[in-house]
Amino acid sequence: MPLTGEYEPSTMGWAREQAELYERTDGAEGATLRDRPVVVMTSIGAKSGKLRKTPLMRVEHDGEYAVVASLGGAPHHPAWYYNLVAHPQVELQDGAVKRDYVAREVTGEEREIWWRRAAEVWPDYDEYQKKTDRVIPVFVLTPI
Ligand SMILES: C[C@H](OP(=O)(O)OC[C@@H](O)[C@@H](O)[C@@H](O)Cn1c2nc(=O)[nH]c(=O)c-2cc2ccc(O)cc21)C(=O)N[C@@H](CCC(=O)N[C@@H](CCC(=O)O)C(=O)O)C(=O)O
Repeated sequence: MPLTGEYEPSTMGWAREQAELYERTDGAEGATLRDRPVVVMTSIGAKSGKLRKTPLMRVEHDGEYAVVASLGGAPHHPAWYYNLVAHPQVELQDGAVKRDYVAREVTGEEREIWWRRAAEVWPDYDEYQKKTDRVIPVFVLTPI
């Protein structure tokens, strides 16, 4: 059941433009970042209750996806982290396919396994983790 609600664009211009281009072209355009694959996640705002759309690196394994709340190694989590904690049901668009998922934050060995998969897609994640004391959260999205 697709998420419903009022879309509130991101305040990060380049990410907003990529999310909107991706969605408008069914993933035919805006589907990469430096030639690496991107997906678009829709979450429900923890405070606003509005729909938020967030381009993220595509980390997929056996039908599940990981999303990494790296924010380039900033000292704080991205806002969408709090959306997933408050409302774990999200939508993920991968190319032209949009499906519903439930997000759960992973830790320990499971986080390690997914972190390695993510760093294979986007090696900069390892650099981001070196830049900050916070443990960069990883969520696994399981189809529902
Ligand atoms: C810019 C900010 O968005 P953010 O949720 O902090 O996310 C920041 C970034 O992570 C986001 O822009 C990502 O898309 C950046 N980004 C990646 N960001 C990542 O963290 N990881 C990635 O792998 C990643 C890949 C990526 C690929 C392409 C691309 O274009 C961007 C990419 C924003 O829009 N803030 C809003 C609020 C957003 C929000 O969700 N608010 C919640 C409240 C949240 C709370 O409780 O604090 C609400 O609506 O209720 C604002 O300032 O008004």
